[in-house]
Amino acid sequence: MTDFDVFGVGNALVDIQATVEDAVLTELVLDKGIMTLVDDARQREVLAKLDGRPLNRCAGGSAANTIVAVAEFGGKSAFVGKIGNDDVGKFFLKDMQDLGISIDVEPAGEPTGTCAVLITEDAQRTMLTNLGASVTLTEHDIDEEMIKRSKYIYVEGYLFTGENTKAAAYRAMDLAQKHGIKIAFTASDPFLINMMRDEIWELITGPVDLLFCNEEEAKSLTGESDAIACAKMIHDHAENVALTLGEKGSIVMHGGEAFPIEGVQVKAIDTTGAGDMYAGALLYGITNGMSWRQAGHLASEASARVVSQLGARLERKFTKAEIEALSSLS
Ligand SMILES: Nc1ncnc2c1ncn2[C@@H]1O[C@H](COP(=O)(O)OP(=O)(O)O)[C@@H](O)[C@H]1O
Ligand SMILES: O=C(O)C[C@@H](O)[C@H](O)C(=O)COP(=O)(O)O
Repeated sequence: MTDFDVFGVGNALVDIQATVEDAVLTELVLDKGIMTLVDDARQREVLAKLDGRPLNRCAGGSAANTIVAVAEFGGKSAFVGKIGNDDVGKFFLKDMQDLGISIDVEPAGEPTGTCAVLITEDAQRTMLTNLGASVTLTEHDIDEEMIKRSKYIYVEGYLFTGENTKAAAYRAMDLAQKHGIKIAFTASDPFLINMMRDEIWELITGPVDLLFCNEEEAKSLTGESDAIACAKMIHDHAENVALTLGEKGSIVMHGGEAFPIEGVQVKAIDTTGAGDMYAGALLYGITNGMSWRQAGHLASEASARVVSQLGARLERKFTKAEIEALSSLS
């Protein structure tokens, strides 16, 4: 018997969102569409430039978004990540606890990490993350019992940007392997592939059972230019692959088969959290009796819905009837 469908390990962050023109990114010399790590001073400088614009605060963090998605579909999930002993941390914690997510963290002395998310008219999100307290996550925070009680663990690649957090990620994977628990891993961002291509390949050929990556990450990983070729090459080494292709949809690879999943047409407002939502819905599906193809369709519907609104967390949740309809697709 397991208690959790998915146990997530990641950076605990709160997003501060603003809508900006392209000129603001140019003026601030920001790389569009990716996540850049910044210190407190740089994040403050960027936020100061947004003076007068409405800023929206919402709980974020990549793996945390995924774990929230699992819970919102009705799955059972748990999370570990470090917050600070402040209002921002309490806000993050409450958001998860209200959804019944098991989270038991000792707050750190540092302020809770924040991510400034600048959304442009083309629905792209440019993220500046100040990791704050989340860097204090260590291998000692990983609870073996929680992992033992899960069907899957989900580890975000962003953890590999720090020594402590990377050790926590490895500890979680080691424990999952020890207890025969499946391991899902997200490549997180193209910059990580450039930073640690060989290490990611070691994970894919080693402990990882399910890899999530987007098109740019897959191309960078494999050196292939065609998405299907990328997916096949990764699947030669990983049991399962979910390769997302933005508005074009995704490819799910399982058991030697490729399941192309169509994208759902929506008016894109903000792509923040699209990949996170996709992963949450797919993980919910496969841990709750859906086939890989059905879970892929649920993931496509869910991520399109999150793209059609502001923020990484769904404003309009999926009803039981909607989930059942997608579960019965053949
Ligand atoms: N413009 C869009 N319209 C509809 N669905 C989208 C759109 N952008 C992304 N999605 C959905 O979100 C998933 C993840 O998006 P993608 O951009 O590939 O990942 P990431 O956000 O990790 O870069 C896609 O596979 C797709 O299902
Ligand atoms: O983890 C981060 O640095 C940013 C998160 O706070 C943000 O909510 C996020 O992960 C967005 O996800 P994505 O757009 O699916 O990459």
